[in-house]
Amino acid sequence: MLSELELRVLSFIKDKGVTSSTEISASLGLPKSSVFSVVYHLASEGYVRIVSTKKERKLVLTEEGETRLKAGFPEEKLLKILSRGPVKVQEAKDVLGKDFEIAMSWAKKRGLINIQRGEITSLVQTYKAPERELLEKAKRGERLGVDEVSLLKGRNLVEEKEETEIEVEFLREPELRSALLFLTPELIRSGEWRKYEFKKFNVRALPPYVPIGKKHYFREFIERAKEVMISLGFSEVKSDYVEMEFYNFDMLFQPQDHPAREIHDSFRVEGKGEIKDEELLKKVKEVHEKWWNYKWDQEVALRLVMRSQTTATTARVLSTSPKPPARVFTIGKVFRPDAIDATHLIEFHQLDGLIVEEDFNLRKLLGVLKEIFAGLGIKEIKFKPAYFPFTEPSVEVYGWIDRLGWVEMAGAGLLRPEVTEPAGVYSPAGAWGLGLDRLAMLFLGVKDIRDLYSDDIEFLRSRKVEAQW
Ligand SMILES: N[C@@H](Cc1ccccc1)C(=O)O
Repeated sequence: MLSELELRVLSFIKDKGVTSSTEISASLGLPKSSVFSVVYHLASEGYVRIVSTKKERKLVLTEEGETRLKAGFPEEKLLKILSRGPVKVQEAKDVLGKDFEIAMSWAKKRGLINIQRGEITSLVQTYKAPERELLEKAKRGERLGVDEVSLLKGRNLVEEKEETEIEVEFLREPELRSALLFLTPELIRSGEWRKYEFKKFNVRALPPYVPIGKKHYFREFIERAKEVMISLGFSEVKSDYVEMEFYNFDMLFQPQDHPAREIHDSFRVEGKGEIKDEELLKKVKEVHEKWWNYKWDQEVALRLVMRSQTTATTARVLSTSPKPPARVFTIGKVFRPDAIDATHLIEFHQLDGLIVEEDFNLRKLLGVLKEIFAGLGIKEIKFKPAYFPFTEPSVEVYGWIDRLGWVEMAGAGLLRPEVTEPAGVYSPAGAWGLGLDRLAMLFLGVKDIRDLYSDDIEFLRSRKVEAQW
């Protein structure tokens, strides 16, 4: 079957009987190269015959020729200006710019103007440059006389180029069979189907891929963790990434010479914070000096760091002396210097929680943790005694993951009175901190932690939306 373009060319050749590649190209507005390929194809299929192929020297319009044809010749422009009456030489110069000299020389040569006392007068009514028609002819591929060619060449409007020219003759009509999309009982019964070609279908072609908007998969995971906490009766709290050492460390009973406060363990930020609660500062100072036995420095406490644990948010909640019963949680980024690789980043997410209740105890805390982990999809957990400066007793929480076994997932414990009492909290309080990134990696089947933060749109689109976990 012939393409639309081939049919167009064939019908042109049919109208002409015999024609040339130049004529086809000019009349149908096709580049020569496509005319050749179409004509050769038509010939090979027997619709046309190539009568002759010759190399010919052809006139082609130069760039200047093309623009003059479109925008007008300088002398035409000059005469147009003069059509409203005589004009001063300088004025014509101003209007015509660099075209002025050419315009004047051709207008004089052709006896179109008269110059007297610095004024130009037109001697004709209207003027159309004869070059215009010649250029149009040249463009259509028509022959020009020797003088005509030299005129155009002299004005740099055309140049000669060697071109292949084919002469082609019409032979036969194209078949008017169109492709059949549907085969109906009528077509089969009448035998009509024989007249058609069948439209071919590629049954292996994939349907168009339409990406739909969806949340970043790690964000989705974090939001589900929030839902779990809210369903257990916790309220969400938040605090800033840039934190005073006071909340990140001091209030959590981490002494100022504790290695975790060294620069290698948290990112220092220039500047310092401010704490108005003198009473709180005094009590924290007392408790540090009494139990850790060193000179507590308020300036150190007011230094800024990128928070290294979301327990800093818990400390901020405590500093407001929450009345029991209180259940709060926070989910957010924390920052720790580290060498980045497939399992370590310098920023990651923690979920910290705090419960303040009159008769709270470790057993209850472990029960709550069991519920939280069940909500997150970890059915089996176990606890191991551990140490944190701010809790006593302290535990590490391990969760069971098929194929991996027991994986450490969280730290928890009852907050020490050294932490709660300076803040005016006298009821028992449980707290925990849970790393979300590793959990997310396990659930989402992510091998490289950096993929959790990927902004590669193709990768993100390839992630399945998790219906449940
Ligand atoms: N903040 C601790 C975890 C923790 C929080 C609260 C209580 C006990 C432990 C950590 O980042 O490792």
